Amino acid sequence: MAAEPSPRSFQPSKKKHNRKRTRQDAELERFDSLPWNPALPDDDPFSVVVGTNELEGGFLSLEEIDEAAYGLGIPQPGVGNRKEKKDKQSTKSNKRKPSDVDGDSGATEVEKEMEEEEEEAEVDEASEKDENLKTKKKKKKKKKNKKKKMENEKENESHKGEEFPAVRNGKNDVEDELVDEAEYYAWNELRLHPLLMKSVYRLGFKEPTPIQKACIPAAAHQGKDVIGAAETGSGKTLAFGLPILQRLLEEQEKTARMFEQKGEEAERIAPKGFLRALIITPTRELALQVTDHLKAAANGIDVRVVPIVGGMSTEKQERLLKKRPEIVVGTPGRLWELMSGGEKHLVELHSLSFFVLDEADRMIENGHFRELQSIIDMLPMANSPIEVNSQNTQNCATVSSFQRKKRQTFVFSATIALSADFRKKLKRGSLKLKQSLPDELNSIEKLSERAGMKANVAIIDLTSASILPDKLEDSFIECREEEKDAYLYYILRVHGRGRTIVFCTSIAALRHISSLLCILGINVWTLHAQMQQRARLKAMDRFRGNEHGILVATDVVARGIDIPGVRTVVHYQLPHSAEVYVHRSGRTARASADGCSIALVSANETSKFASLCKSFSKESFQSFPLEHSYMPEVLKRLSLARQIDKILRKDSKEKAKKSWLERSAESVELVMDDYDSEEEKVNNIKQKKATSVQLNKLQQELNMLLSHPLQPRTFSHRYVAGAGVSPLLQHQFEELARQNRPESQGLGENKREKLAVFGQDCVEPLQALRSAGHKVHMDGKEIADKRRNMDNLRRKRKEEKKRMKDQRRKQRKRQKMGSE
Ligand SMILES: Nc1ncnc2c1ncn2[C@@H]1O[C@H](COP(=O)(O)OP(=O)(O)OP(=O)(O)O)[C@@H](O)[C@H]1O
Repeated sequence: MAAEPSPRSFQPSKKKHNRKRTRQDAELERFDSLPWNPALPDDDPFSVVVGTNELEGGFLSLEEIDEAAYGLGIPQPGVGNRKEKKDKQSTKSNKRKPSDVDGDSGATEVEKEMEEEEEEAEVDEASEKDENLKTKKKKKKKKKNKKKKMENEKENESHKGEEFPAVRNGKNDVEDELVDEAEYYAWNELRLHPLLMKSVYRLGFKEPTPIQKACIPAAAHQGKDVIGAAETGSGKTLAFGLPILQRLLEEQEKTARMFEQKGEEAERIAPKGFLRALIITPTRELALQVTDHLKAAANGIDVRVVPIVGGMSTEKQERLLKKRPEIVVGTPGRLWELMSGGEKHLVELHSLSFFVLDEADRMIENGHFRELQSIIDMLPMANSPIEVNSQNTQNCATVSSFQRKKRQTFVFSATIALSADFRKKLKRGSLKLKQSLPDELNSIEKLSERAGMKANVAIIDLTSASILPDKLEDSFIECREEEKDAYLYYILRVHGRGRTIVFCTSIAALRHISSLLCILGINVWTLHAQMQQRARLKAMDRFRGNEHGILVATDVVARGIDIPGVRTVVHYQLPHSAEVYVHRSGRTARASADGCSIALVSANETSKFASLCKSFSKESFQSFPLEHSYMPEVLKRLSLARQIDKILRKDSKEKAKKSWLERSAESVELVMDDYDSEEEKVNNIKQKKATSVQLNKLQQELNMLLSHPLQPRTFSHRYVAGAGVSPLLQHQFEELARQNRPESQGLGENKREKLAVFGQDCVEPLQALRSAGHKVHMDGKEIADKRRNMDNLRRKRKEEKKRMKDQRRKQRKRQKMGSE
């Protein structure tokens, strides 16, 4: 493996690089020879040590960088300087899955950890059955570890002599790929460190997103705190991630320079190995994803990023922390568990330079995050007396006191602006940080202030009036509650293209639809908070791995989760708030891609939906186009599936009840008597047999239906023609005709085309919406009026009926009296 070049000041041992000299080497040497060794101004507020001139450092002011020297001068588009690269494909895959960048196998560190855990779990299971197998597996694992260790030692050997190898594990993909720097010229104005520019090339991000453009100068070059709001999928992770990496890189270089000048003494002045950035996210999956994303951006840089989340082995996470990573990304619960237990790396916070709250508005909801409050209280505050709990007391006190002043706080979310009058304050830039705080952190202002946010915070709100991404098509289907299953099945079968996430509010609903869909032969993965972490990660991985995969999930994946190729989001149940709707829908239409969201709205959810629409200042939503001729077939299948589901549920309930009884009896050492009479036993057996026969029959019937493609009732197996064909069918026909055009079979252009076989052909929901959806005015007042009118009408009819009835009764009575 070729070592990546490091900046000149690190003087890597060149002897070790005994591979062939290529054109890229010349290019990389150019990088090495760049004078990235800035003498910084005396008033630089971010030098590592205050009061000494020993360590100059901090941020480069924009004028200090000689663009030409870094090859960062804004080139004319198209006049790029081309570098050779071997494997273009890898850029694409990197872009798809940041974790791939990091390791050779594509698995993230966390996933590897999980695999290890899994291996251990397997070993445990095996031990019960076969002791030999256990020993074998252990030996295998030992061998694997030994091999790994040897490889690491080899690599370390090749890095000997590099005192501060800023570029470690030099998996230099960039040098092997074809980069047209001109294509990336939009990044130049952000003046990122050359190593970060390389990461950007590697990731294939041609230009910074608007939130990155706005945040990087403020956060990385002006050292400001930032409150950032931008639509879902707009690249907020790197908007705070790149400034963190930029500053850590700059400081590493200053330390290295100081080493050159001061030798060992430098270590005393600028101690290494402390936590520099703490990033907190509301969910485990998001923490793991942010870790992967930052690792991808930090690839080739000597910065370690470690996730600390619940549901995984605490011991293993403590081991990871022993390696003293610079960046920790975690969820509040596990972080606080370790911090309150005195975990050294997490409590020595005097060198903390960044505190980040991702999805900040989620953190303050319903007082969920008491732990967050406790974590924030652990942070050294600018005005509080210095508390030093480090061994290196004297030096850390110096660093610590300054670190507090310069710690930057970043608060990000797509929906900050939705909350109360926060948007107005953001727009006016008049967010006032209050001094006195009550106990609860129930507003972003309080949270930010408590975290030590400075008054000159940069407030960047790039959300549009609707908050929703521009390329998201929102639509809905109005239906009865019991029709939701049928419409969901219809969407997945007729439109199932690309990845789809189906959101449920309750776990019961999630279980209900996943079991129905499974019976109907649709493979889905499920994810909810009550699942074991290992199963959650597996579900996520498998969903990621299937380009037409379907994930049925609760709101645990609503926020932040970034899976490319999610084309459709279905709201099986409406969310409780507009924020959650934005985040759920934001799993599609990410990073300038398009996508669509379909809400299944039952009668009692209409006004809730109308008020949702109102929150987005959107008056019209699209009605999702339905091809009703599919419905009879859909309902037939669904009816069979429901019957099967009912039998299976009853059976599993009985089994669960029986095993519970047996377990309870066993626990109190009772022998269960069989009280059933002979007759009852025979009846039970008969009943079971009958159920099994019925189940088989239903299953066969369903299988028969499922073996044919789902087709509309009016469908002709032979000809594609006729008036009255709906846009959806028309689209499907055209697509199919195109697929079946027998160019390869040598048939002439003029030959009449007959389609003898009709396969299931899907039209993406988005295409269907664009070609046939129609806008529906969603005026909450109008809907409420309509409903009121309907209620009045119903009441009047009822009264009229009653009046008529009374009249008839009186008439009958009179007649009766008259006849008497
Ligand atoms: N400059 C860029 N150019 C192209 N793609 C980018 C760029 N920066 C980030 N991305 C990609 O955009 C996607 C979304 O990024 P990210 O997850 O950071 O969005 P987000 O704004 O945090 O979304 P959410 O609000 O849902 O959490 C990711 O796949 C990321 O790799």
